[in-house]
Amino acid sequence: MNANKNAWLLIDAGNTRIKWALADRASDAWLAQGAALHAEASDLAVQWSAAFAAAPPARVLAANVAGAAVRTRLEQMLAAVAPGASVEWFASCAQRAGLVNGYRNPAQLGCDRFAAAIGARALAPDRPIIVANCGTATTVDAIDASGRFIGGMILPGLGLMASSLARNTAQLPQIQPGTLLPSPFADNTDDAILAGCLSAQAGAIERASVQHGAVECILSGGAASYIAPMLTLAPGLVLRHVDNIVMKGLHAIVRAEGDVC
Ligand SMILES: Nc1ncnc2c1ncn2[C@@H]1O[C@H](COP(=O)(O)OP(=O)(O)O)[C@@H](O)[C@H]1O
Ligand SMILES: CC(C)(COP(=O)(O)O)[C@@H](O)C(=O)NCCC(=O)O
Ligand SMILES: [K+]
Repeated sequence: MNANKNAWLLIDAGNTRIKWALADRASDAWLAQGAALHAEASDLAVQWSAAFAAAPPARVLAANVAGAAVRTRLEQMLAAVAPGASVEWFASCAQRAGLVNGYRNPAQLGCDRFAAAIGARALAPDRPIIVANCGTATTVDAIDASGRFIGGMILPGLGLMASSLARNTAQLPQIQPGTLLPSPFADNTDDAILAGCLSAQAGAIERASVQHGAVECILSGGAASYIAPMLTLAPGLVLRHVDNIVMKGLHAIVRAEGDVC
């Protein structure tokens, strides 16, 4: 079967889930998308077989922060469902798609953070931005109006923060995030843990936004919907909840650079 030269498979392999989107080079739209937990990664082959029924993508752009074994697994699955596709493993570098990487060692920056920053700048050009990606870890990164990734912070993500209490104490339970916002001064253990972890996440994002003088705060990641209602942002600061900011960044690269592979 001939490959579709305009279709790109974008992959964001984080430490909890592997997300993917089939993107058209010429438009913002995604033709298909999906996700799988690492333990269920074989689901991806099924999802991709369905998505590539008409034609497999000719190219793949993948951001992986989940390690070498995950990369090998994905390479094997891709060889089966998109044989011959050229695959680029996205890596942080000094400058890409108009974004300057201010990390002391640019390659040390998680490639998902660099991609997310590129995606954030594409959504809010020429503005000071905070991009908070709330996944396994929560990363809170600052981009200035000139397009420079200044730096950021890494903290345990919401789930990890809560489970570290359950793992390392005798009396605290494993909680599940609920849809009801707890009172900041909770009257029971589960809500007290949730209130503490949510406040820590929201506090880091609020503090970073003020310190950076951001006018846009972009919130993304699997835990973003729990954290968004907790945020109290300074007047004039616009909050945007954007799904899949990492893949939006990969798509921006494809659209800006064309045949990057
Ligand atoms: N159905 C779900 N499965 C797993 N994690 C979920 C789910 N819904 C929300 N989450 C939260 O989202 C986080 C994973 O988000 P994600 O952005 O995919 O992370 P990563 O990029 O690190 O893999 C989990 O740590 C958890 O807090
Ligand atoms: C900080 C991260 C663990 C976030 O990963 P995630 O929560 O998206 O799975 C990842 O971006 C990473 O491994 N970074 C390398 C170190 C750094 O960015 O400085
Ligand atoms: K993250």
